[in-house]
Amino acid sequence: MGGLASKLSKVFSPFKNCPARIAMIGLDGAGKTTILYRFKLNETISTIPTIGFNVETLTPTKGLELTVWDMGGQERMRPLWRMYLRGTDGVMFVVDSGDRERIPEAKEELLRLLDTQEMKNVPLVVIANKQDLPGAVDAKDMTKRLQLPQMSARPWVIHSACATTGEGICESMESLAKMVKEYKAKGK
Ligand SMILES: Nc1nc2c(ncn2[C@@H]2O[C@H](COP(=O)(O)OP(=O)(O)OP(=O)(O)O)[C@@H](O)[C@H]2O)c(=O)[nH]1
Ligand SMILES: [Mg+2]
Repeated sequence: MGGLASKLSKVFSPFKNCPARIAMIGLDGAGKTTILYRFKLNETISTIPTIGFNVETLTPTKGLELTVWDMGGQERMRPLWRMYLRGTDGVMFVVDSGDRERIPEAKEELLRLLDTQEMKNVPLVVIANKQDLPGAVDAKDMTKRLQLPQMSARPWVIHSACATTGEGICESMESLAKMVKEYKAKGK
């Protein structure tokens, strides 16, 4: 935990007393809850499909309150995503890189979700998770498949990751922190 905490502490130090709200979204089974608790505990927990949401407040440094909303990705829960997006300072979109067949579905959900005036400039971090799986789509290919270059004004970045080993998770958080900082500095 020490390494992750100290890295995040550096990234978040400009955020003293500045809370940030993060929505973690993606299809069921993409690895959102695994990622959330990898952030929080720096270990791989055993998960069950999320019904509703998990919410965790992370305090990687004194004075910072980072509230992460991890929403259930099953189809029947997706209409709820939008309800929890109000006031969001950043979106983490998690995609299962090993499940090529469902990438178009993930793309549709992502585009639908972000296609509102309120979400227009909200920063986006895409996590191309499960890079350990054979035949996993890499970040470059995933960028094309999700049509990320068409995001126009929105700041976005993609990271490849493996939540079960923790690879790429800290980097994803660092990117998110930087982008959220810029977003808030602009007054949203
Ligand atoms: N191989 C592999 N499995 C992973 C990885 N990340 C998560 N998983 C597994 O994928 C399954 C689903 O993970 P969850 O974190 O529950 O997925 P979720 O996105 O929260 O799913 P919902 O709550 O249904 O939306 C679990 O069995 C995890 O252990 C990864 O990087 N590699
Ligand atoms: Mg979950």
